[in-house]
Amino acid sequence: MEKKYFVTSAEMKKYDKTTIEHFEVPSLVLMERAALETAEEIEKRFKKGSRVLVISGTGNNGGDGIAVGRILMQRGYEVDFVLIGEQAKCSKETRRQLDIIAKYECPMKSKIESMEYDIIIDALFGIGLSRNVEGIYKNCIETMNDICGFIVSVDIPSGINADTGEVMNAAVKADITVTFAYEKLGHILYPGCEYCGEVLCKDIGITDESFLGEEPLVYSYADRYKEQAAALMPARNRGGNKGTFGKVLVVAGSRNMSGACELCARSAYRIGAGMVKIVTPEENREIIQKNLPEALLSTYSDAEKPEAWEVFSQDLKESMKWADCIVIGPGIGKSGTAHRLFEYTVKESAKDLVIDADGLNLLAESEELQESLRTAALREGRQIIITPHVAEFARLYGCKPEEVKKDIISKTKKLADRLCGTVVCKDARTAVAHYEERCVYLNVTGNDGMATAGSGDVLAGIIAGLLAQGGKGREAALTGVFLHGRLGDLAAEKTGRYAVMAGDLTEQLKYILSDEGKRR
Ligand SMILES: NC(=O)C1=CN([C@@H]2O[C@H](COP(=O)(O)OP(=O)(O)OC[C@H]3O[C@@H](n4cnc5c(N)ncnc54)[C@H](O)[C@@H]3O)[C@@H](O)[C@H]2O)[C@@H](O)CC1
Ligand SMILES: [K+]
Repeated sequence: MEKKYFVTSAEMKKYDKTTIEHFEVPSLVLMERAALETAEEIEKRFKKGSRVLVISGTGNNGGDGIAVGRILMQRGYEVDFVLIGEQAKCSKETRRQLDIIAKYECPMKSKIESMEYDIIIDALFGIGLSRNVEGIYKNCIETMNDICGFIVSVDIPSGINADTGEVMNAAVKADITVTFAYEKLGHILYPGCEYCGEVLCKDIGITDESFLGEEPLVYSYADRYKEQAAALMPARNRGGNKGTFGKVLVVAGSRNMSGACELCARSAYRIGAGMVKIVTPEENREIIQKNLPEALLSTYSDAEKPEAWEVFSQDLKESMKWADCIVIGPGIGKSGTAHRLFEYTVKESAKDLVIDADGLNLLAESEELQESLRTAALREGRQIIITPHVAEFARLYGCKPEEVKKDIISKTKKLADRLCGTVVCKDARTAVAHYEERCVYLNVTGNDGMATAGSGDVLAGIIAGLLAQGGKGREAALTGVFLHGRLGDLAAEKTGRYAVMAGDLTEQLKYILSDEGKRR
């Protein structure tokens, strides 16, 4: 599967440096290429004679901007240059750009004098932004947003944190962003991605060779796989039977709460699992049999009473033996019975386990069960996949939800390492980390229509269905997350984002895989 990288500002600086120092490509050559690419995007959209305002800061982003303005001026555009900050503080490259435009007798102004431009080139801050934007810089950003011209941000909209996508007190709202070599995390994470407009990533001669063997931390799948969801699926054996396509045990639901187990089980079936058995309270039997007659059922009642638990736990043990993998948590609640079920599933089985929803809250409360999972993963190779949303993640990690959002990549990786499993941290951009892999996957499919009850139950079912078909924990999680987002996108294309409901995601599974996976 082809990877697409999203880099941090430190990584990008390292690749710049390697290209300049190790491969000896002069810094000004990179800057000129960046400027040419940007100027050409403007030429595609605006004719000669258009009025251009270049707003530069003192760092190299400003140097890029000045070079863009100079190229456009040489090609017949009317260009005004403004430098925000002291000339004396300019970087070496930016000073060179100032010297060059001085030779062309282009005046450099220190403030914006007109509010009428066709194009504004935002080159105030790039990936070097290191603190909140205040004073003249904040005013400048607000003025750029007020001028009713087409805003082209160079590298990243000024004011967006390139690592986290945060708005650092104020940020430019661009129409397009022309970035270089690799997209930055700030282009992808929210809210940064909403400030970029269309992101155009250009080759300026900084390539994968600049990694010198150590690839970037964060990756996704390349866009061209968007329409090829089936390529991600486990091979399907034409001579197979329901046994060979895997058995999923869904331990879910609580009294009169059958929806979660139904969504989860149906999704496991629709992704291709051969058999799905639901373990749920007796009260849910009738409705599940009516809505999902394909599911096998094992029900319990009065499980809080020792005798009833004794009988039922034997049954559960048999079901766990039968299954290839188990998913526990959707709609299970936090009752005494839920505790017991969870503990039993963790301790009495070595089958691969997907933990979701209340299962995660139960896990967060027990250091002992976390230790059991770690031991099972390390000693018996048990694959553990947990699928927390940000609030559940924060509970497990021991921090505030805002802290997770600010640092989703490294926190997801740290939790995966701590639990010796695969962690899927669900947010507008879901991150997936595995304890044995250095790199973290960041998902870009999906939309806000999926922020609806039951959507997580569908994901848990899909991942379990993939595991049951022989997927490894990490691949099952990545594939599940990618497909789940695609299902949301397909559902939203049909109904609009407002109307999407969890059941629509499962429904789309009928179509997304219709072009058949690989054959075994
Ligand atoms: N080799 C090169 O010359 C290349 C340069 N590139 C450009 O260089 C940029 C990075 O350049 P720099 O590292 O110089 O960084 P920037 O140009 O992004 O800005 C850094 C400057 O802004 C100051 N600063 C940071 N936050 C501030 C704040 N909140 N308020 C006021 N001042 C603040 C810093 O002290 C520093 O002087 C990239 O974004 C890209 O546009 C790329 O074109 C690639 C090649
Ligand atoms: K910028």
